[in-house]
Amino acid sequence: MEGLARVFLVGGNSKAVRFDEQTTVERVIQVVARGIGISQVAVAHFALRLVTGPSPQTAGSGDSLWLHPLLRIVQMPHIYSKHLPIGVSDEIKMELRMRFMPQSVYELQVTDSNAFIYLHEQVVEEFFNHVAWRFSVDVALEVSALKVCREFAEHKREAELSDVDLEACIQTLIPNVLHNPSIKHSQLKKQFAAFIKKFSSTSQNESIIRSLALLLDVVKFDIEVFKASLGTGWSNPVELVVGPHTGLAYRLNERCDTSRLIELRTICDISYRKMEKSSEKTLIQLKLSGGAQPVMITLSTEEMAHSLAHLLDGIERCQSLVINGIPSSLQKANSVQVDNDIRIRRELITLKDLIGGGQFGNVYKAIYQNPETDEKMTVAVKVCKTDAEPADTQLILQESSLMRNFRHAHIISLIGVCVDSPMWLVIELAPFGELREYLQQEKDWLPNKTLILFCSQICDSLVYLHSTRFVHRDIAARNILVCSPQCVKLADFGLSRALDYDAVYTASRGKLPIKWLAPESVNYRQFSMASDVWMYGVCVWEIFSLGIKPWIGVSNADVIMHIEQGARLQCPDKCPPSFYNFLRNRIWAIEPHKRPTIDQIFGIVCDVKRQIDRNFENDQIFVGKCVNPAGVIVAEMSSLPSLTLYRTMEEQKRQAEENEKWLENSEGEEEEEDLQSSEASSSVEGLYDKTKELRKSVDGVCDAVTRLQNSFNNLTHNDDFLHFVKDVTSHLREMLTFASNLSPKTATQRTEVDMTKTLIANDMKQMSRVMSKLQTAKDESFNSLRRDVVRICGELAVNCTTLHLQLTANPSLENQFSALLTNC
Ligand SMILES: Nc1ncnc2c1ncn2[C@@H]1O[C@H](COP(=O)(O)OP(=O)(O)OP(=O)(O)O)[C@@H](O)[C@H]1O
Repeated sequence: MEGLARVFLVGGNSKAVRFDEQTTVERVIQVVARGIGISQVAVAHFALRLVTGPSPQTAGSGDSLWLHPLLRIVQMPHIYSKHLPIGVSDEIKMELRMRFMPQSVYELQVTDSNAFIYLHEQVVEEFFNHVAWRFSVDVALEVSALKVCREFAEHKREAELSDVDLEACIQTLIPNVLHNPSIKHSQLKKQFAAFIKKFSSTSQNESIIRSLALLLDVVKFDIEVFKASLGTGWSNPVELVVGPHTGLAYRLNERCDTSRLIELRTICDISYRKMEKSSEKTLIQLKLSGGAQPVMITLSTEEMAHSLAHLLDGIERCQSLVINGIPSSLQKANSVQVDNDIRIRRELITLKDLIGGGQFGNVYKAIYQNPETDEKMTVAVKVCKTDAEPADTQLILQESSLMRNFRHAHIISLIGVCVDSPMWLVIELAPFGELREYLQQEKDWLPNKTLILFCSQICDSLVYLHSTRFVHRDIAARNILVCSPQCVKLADFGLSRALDYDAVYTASRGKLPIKWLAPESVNYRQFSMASDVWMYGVCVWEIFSLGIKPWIGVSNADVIMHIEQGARLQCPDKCPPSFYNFLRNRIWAIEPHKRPTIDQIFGIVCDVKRQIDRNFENDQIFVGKCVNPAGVIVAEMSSLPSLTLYRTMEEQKRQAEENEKWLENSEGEEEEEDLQSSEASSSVEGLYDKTKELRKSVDGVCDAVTRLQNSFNNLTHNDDFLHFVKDVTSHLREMLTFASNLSPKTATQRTEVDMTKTLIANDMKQMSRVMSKLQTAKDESFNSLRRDVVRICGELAVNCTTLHLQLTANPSLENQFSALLTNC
């Protein structure tokens, strides 16, 4: 049997796809997505949903009928008969949507611009169809203006942008705004015109990024929310929140904080079944790796359960695509989707000498003959091992697609890729090899002028990288290559990630170069531009130490302890003392937000370089103040003062020992750890007392919050209000001390505990911000700020209760949730 399926794209266009008995949903997605220029790797983010009416609709996730990738199209009329109008089997209608969101939209922009643009159009469409009129008029106007300017630039119309009929634009894009009686029409038009003027020369990419950033806040397109109940039955109703960053999380309602339930990568099986014949309620069971108890969730309908399972499975598959390897379809086809402009024919390359071997294969010197100019050039070729794991192939591919986008005098450039197995990465040759070896070999003659030149070149490359929102995550002399005695270049992008400016990337697995890492990267596996800055400092230290490795003779386990106690690498003999002090006091500041930005550092390094070039003696060299305004790097999550509250010396030691283990263990190891550790064998009574103390202190926080909530109204005298708030914070302080006495038993628990601690730290930070605003608040904002304080205290109580559950005994998950919910 053959038939025709119609797939609607964002923007209303559609594609017809012929199907036979065997055609699956997955196949249709592939055909349509590839047809609109989406690469095979990005296809994994897409899904199809059934159109149940005469025209495509963009309903909320709960109501959508998402189609299982292995479902055959011919089965659909039968399975979905009750949703489809009669006679619809002649032509099945579906919509192609990006459902499984990427970790970072900026990374998507770099790796697949078509998929990135598709996502943007989808989000904008959703916004205009369903959300725009409910939200701030400013956002609606700004997004509309960006859209108008983009379309205007795209079509290169003859007319002037100023001639655009503003009224008509507003009518078409946000008609509901016009019916809002509280908004003055003339004011609206004026504001819209101002936005049009502002964005008239904004580039397409910038415009898309700006509009996505605005919409992320409003549409929250990176998460989906499901009404559900934890456990079997409907006794613990919550909102489940699912997304690539949140994992599977829950909250009591939209105003409450979200707590992570599980990380998606720990799910090894998803199944669901209707609970009773007479009811629509459906129970979903998630089996977890490491023998952890399965998680049970009840949903109100089978479709909802299917939708949740589809989402969890899809996001997990996308993430394992990056972490674990390429999908099976890709493994079979021995050519990987790579843009044609970087493909190189293998016969144009002649391999010569072996330069060295890396994790993924050998690197050779080679000759590449440019087919257009016939010119021959010496290059380096990274040959991917033939028996390489798909994960390795994927990492190399990832590295190549990142390198392709970087064009900088001090970043090794990618020339091309031979994609058939074994994959070859053709890169610019650095004839003098790795910087660390070079420094060691040439140490007898290398002057300070050259050392500071290298420091400035690396800094320059990082300024560029950070300006494109990338963090390198592995800055070290071993990853810098020497192209000439006067030129070094940054290489090895295997660990790089695209980040939003303020974002912190949390690495989930893999070996880490502990001695180069910032404390937050070691302790919490957080990477940001600020952690790159710390690593740059270590790399500068390596340069002035002429290739000596940092912390030689100190175990990985002790390094972090020394750093947290205030120790730092010693001043190398060749380093100007003032410059070393800058490293020590600023670049190696424990708190990420206190470190200077890479641009600020660049200013300082250039200044020091000028002085060295003018033959100033080391002790005459002066390091000025950072000139740029501080901080694009605000690593909110790693506000260490509050986090260090939890980290007693013993715990630091334990953590450090585990860091040692990370380095020794291979990737992808199972999370479950030996419960027979020294901690587990500590006195049961002692543990019981600690648990009791914690329980009491959490109750103390909850009671204090209840007193605050009960006593508060707009007329509460401020002295009374402050008294109740102080009561909450002092109980909180006590609770934190008790919490630091207890350590999680398994890696999974530790992740959850860390998350909750971070949430508490954030709550505390928010609270102190609001309290300080309150001191100078005027009448109108005074009570709204006080209400914010009460709200934050409520969230703190929920998070403290969660922390208590995570840190104490390990009853079944269900009991934990019911206890949690009763407590709240
Ligand atoms: N473009 C290049 N020019 C000259 N030598 C290079 C070049 N790229 C890599 N090398 C050298 O080849 C060797 C292997 O490099 P490769 O990048 O594969 O591995 P690595 O840096 O040791 O570690 P990893 O496998 O983790 O990336 C290293 O000695 C490196 O210095």
